[in-house]
Amino acid sequence: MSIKSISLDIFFFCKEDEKMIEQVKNAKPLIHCITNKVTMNDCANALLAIGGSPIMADDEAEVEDITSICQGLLINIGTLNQATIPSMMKAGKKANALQHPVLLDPVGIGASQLRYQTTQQLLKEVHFDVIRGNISEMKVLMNIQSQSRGVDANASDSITDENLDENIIWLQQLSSKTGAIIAVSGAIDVIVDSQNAYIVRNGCQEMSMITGTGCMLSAIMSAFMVVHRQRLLEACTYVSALMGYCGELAKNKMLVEKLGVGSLRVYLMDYLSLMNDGILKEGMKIEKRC
Ligand SMILES: Nc1ncnc2c1ncn2[C@@H]1O[C@H](COP(=O)(O)OP(=O)(O)OP(=O)(O)O)[C@@H](O)[C@H]1O
Ligand SMILES: Cc1ncsc1CCO
Ligand SMILES: [Mg+2]
Repeated sequence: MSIKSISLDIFFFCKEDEKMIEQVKNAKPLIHCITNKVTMNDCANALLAIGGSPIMADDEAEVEDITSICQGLLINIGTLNQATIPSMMKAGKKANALQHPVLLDPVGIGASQLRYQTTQQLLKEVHFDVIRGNISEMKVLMNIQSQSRGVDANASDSITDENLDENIIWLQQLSSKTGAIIAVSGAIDVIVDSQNAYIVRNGCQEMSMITGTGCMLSAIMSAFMVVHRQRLLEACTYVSALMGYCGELAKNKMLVEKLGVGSLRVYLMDYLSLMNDGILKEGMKIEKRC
């Protein structure tokens, strides 16, 4: 089968999609985050920077209440433990019952049996609207051999222009199997449902030199998932471009100032808060696969 790519600018999306960021800022969705201890603060700040509203809560005794007052749920398994696993199950089921959208970030799913089994259980008991992770995590989800390196993707798994078509095929199968949109991050981001595929070429390698850029991407995607539920695939694609473009701008500023990755982290947050639909339109590199 031959797959062609068309470069897109925002006008190929429907008119509504031109204001995706503005609409999130107007709606200010409250997101219940059950997330890891490493990047929890970055996720809260990234959500605020883009116009969402975070609440971090993972005690089993309160997660149903918290999910009930929120509009969306993020489950990130980065530092899952015996206390938070039941919280994830409860919150996920509650969100499903309330018809709130739910996003799963299967951080390091290949690193331990606990992560793998918990994710399988979550997928059985909870419907996820979006699954966002790196390519090695997606391979483990699909039971494809992967040498994942803890929470980071393994370079040998990377999506390249040469293997893009074959990767899209199984990622779409994963989407069919789970009923979720699959958003894979890396040098090339790929966002698919069972029928369609988008590619995003924004971002820079330096983004993987600070922890949590993927976690922040998932957190921001959760806010867009709430506001743009009818255009979920496009919204996830747009967020991938948004995050990547902010990374590029942050890298440029870091280089101009001859500084290092500590500044990259700060500038990334700056650009997230300064980003709007007009600026993103100029910098996004989105292609539709057809
Ligand atoms: N080599 C690269 N070139 C361009 N962009 C990249 C590259 N590596 C990562 N990115 C970007 O960095 C962000 C995070 O992606 P990554 O795949 O590193 O997530 P992750 O492994 O889940 O991160 P973490 O778990 O540390 O939060 C995405 O926006 C992605 O596009
Ligand atoms: C480094 C790390 N370890 C568990 S979660 C996390 C954050 C990046 O996913
Ligand atoms: Mg990750």
